Amino acid sequence: MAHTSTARTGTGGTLRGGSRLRGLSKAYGSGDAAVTALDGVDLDLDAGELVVVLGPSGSGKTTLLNVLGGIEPADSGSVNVAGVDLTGRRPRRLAAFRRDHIGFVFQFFNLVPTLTARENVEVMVELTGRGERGEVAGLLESVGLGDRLDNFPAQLSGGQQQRVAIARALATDPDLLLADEPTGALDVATGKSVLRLLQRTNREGRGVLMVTHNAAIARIAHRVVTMRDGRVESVERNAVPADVAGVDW
Ligand SMILES: Nc1ncnc2c1ncn2[C@@H]1O[C@H](COP(=O)(O)OP(=O)(O)OP(=O)(O)O)[C@@H](O)[C@H]1O
Repeated sequence: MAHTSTARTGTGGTLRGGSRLRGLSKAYGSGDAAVTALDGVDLDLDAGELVVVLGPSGSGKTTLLNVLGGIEPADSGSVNVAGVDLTGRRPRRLAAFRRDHIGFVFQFFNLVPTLTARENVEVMVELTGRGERGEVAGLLESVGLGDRLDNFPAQLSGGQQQRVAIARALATDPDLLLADEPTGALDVATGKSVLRLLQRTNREGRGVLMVTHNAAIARIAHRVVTMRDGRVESVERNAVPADVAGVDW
């Protein structure tokens, strides 16, 4: 199901990534050892929306992101992401969904240390069959790394590594970019350069959902979701999402 947006402005392309979660629950372990990670989550993401998810440690933020991204299935509830019904999908079919619709950015970049910046992005194109090898250099240029194509991750700063990771996530042209603490390992200035890239990709029409502990970042979101004990505690809308330049922490 595609969801249209009523609130996005200034976008440069088709609005993408609209999603709907209903009654989502998930526990890890079983019996006495069971831990409830999600407990009846209802959430809509508008197409083209930038959503920030806040909440204390253990409140279910990463689990929510993992279910949205098809990394793991929910135990119950319905999951429709970027127009695809994932309800009840088995892991192999979740993999196909991830490949076709989702980009991931993680706190610690998760680059392959033995591959150069260019190769880290190319490998995604090769593994997924999406995107074009010939466009990889241009993509790295667009994140400010045109002169670092042949550097290995260890030869790059944290911010540069995260920009490689963003280029890698965008190489498959995902509908929805899911970012788990993307600035968590970076200093403020570097973190802001990463946020600028995420805001830019959102302004191109792509859905972006970012999990963070940093409440200051919430100002750039269209909507801010706060989780507690596996539930959505509140959803607030920013009337005018801030430009990254105006955010500090
Ligand atoms: N693979 C797992 N096995 C067992 N329990 C898990 C697993 N992953 C998460 N949990 C538990 O599920 C609950 C929610 O975890 P989750 O990682 O989603 O929270 P979070 O809000 O992202 O936390 P943090 O901010 O610390 O990253 C926690 O109680 C956590 O311990």
